[in-house]
Amino acid sequence: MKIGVIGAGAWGTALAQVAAHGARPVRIWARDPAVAEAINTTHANPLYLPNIALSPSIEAVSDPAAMAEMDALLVVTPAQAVGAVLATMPVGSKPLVLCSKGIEAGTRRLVGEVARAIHPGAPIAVLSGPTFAHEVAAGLPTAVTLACEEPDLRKALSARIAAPHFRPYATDDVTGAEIGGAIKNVLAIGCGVVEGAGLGQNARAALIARGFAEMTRFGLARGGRAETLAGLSGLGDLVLTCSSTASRNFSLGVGLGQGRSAAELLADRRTVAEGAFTAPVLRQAAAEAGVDMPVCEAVCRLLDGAAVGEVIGALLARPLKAEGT
Ligand SMILES: NC(=O)c1ccc[n+]([C@@H]2O[C@H](COP(=O)([O-])OP(=O)(O)OC[C@H]3O[C@@H](n4cnc5c(N)ncnc54)[C@H](O)[C@@H]3O)[C@@H](O)[C@H]2O)c1
Ligand SMILES: O=P(O)(O)OC[C@H](O)CO
Repeated sequence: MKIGVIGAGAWGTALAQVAAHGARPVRIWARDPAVAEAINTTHANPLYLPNIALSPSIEAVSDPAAMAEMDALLVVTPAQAVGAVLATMPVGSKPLVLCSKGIEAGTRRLVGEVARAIHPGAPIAVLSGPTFAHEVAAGLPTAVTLACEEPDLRKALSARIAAPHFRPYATDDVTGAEIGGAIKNVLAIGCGVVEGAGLGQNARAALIARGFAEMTRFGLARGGRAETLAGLSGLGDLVLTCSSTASRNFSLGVGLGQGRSAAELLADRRTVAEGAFTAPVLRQAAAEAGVDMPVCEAVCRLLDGAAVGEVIGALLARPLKAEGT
């Protein structure tokens, strides 16, 4: 199976490195020709994945037509760009493995739903889990969820993507796998705020647990399964992203907690902090589904510029309730 990777940011490049394990050929599409040039000539992507020597069997291109020869495509652009990028790609009936984490603004569609609408003939899979790109690219042990409804394709993709340090766990719950990855980014911003404002470790653990309850409520309402939400793509990724300044979402939250504005913090970045885009869409989607998500709502308010003390105070002052609700 010839693997193509769409998107040459940190995660696309790390996944290309995994797929190139054993010197297998992999083709990666970069929007920026300079990134493609760097990968081909220096076997490195200094802009998005510095200090990692890439396999020479990774070939970079910047013409979408060059992806036509691939057997399966990993989609790894920022979530808000998936629709526009996929519309330019020669997909046909090639499987699309969605690796981006988010919900599309305006339509409130998960990335898999965006892909299905543009390429209805392409089977869909989702790869998601606790995966800092620089660790995966450095060959550190990592496990992910690989979701696909078609058993034969699920098996084939798992076998092709697995490597000695990279272990996929299979499921047919595509929706559940997508929702965990999208929502954990919003919750990670909240945990970063707790860190930045010096609110303590107890508060961070409480936010992870109550945030997981929100993720589960929303995931079940959208048709995901509880076991998936409690797995690598849900709870696993939530714990990782809510615990480390290596997370772009967590570090955005740290800045907010220190009193800086979202606009100022986002203007400083080349790389994507998906939670900032997902939060307002999630707020709308939760209202539409009738799901109560007070922690995610608090993150929206903080991104909109509300004061940390006021937002945390309001969260704590809500009427007392039973834990399972
Ligand atoms: N970095 C990680 O550790 C990691 C791990 C798992 C999943 N993800 C997810 O993968 C996706 C990509 O993240 P990343 O870390 O590779 O991002 P990144 O910020 O490192 O790189 C983004 C890439 O997308 C390109 N890009 C930006 N805007 C674009 C547009 N409008 N159209 C086309 N291309 C565009 C950039 O040129 C760049 O190549 C995100 O949804 C992220 O949540 C990231
Ligand atoms: O740096 P972040 O916050 O985008 O997180 C990266 C990955 O999604 C972690 O699994």
